[in-house]
Amino acid sequence: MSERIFITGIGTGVGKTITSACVTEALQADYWKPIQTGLMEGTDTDTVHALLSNDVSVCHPEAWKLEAPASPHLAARLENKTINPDAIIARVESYTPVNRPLVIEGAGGLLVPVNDHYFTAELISDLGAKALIVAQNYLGSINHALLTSAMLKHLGIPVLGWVFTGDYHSNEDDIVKWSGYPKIGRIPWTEHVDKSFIQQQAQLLSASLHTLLA
Ligand SMILES: Nc1ncnc2c1ncn2[C@@H]1O[C@H](COP(=O)(O)OP(=O)(O)OP(=O)(O)O)[C@@H](O)[C@H]1O
Ligand SMILES: C[C@H](N)[C@H](N)CCCCCC(=O)O
Ligand SMILES: [Mg+2]
Repeated sequence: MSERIFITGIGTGVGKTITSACVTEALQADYWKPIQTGLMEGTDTDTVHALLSNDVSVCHPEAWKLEAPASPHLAARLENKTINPDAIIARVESYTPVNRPLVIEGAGGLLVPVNDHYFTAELISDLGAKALIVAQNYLGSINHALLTSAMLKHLGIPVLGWVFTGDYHSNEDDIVKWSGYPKIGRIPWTEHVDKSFIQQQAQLLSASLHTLLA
């Protein structure tokens, strides 16, 4: 089976979508955001699609598109709906290419609820994916990162490693040391997030991604 890479993060707004675009471009993978919450500012799928340069990657349609920029369980409740993870799991087989990876982006961080008794971490396992953790560099990121890695270990979820976002900070080295997970790379802050930036960062991440997936 082709690899499924679930892009999770130490929180929301940490750079998962930009990282998803870089990883998708680097691997000529397909991309899927099963649950999109918040539609006012566009969707992550549209963002990734606009940032890709290769003509192989397919961006698959979301299973859920919810209006409120909130946790999936709450955004669904506000529309009198309940997200059924089975409907998401049922699609993953057909969305996974035969000989290329599928990049799956989560909503927010690892313990974001999908409904009132099912969390994003469970979805990673049920989708048969390995986790790639996005950690933005900020004061406080050590705690958020190590809580995330501790929970992934506790649940026995396989982890590819860390992608850090933002300017270099020694937190990266401490997080790698204390988590035991490898650093895949770092995506620096840029004035212009455009196709050429994604292509450049994809090239920089490519070697370690291919090594870890070999
Ligand atoms: N390397 C970067 N340089 C400049 N801006 C960035 C970079 N990475 C992310 N951003 C910006 O920061 C914001 C949050 O990034 P992003 O959308 O990737 O977060 P996210 O973790 O995917 O959030 P969500 O949980 O909503 O999916 C976006 O406006 C994005 O354009
Ligand atoms: C709306 C936002 N951009 C994300 N799509 C969803 C973030 C959910 C965070 C839930 C939480 O951890 O409190
Ligand atoms: Mg995103």
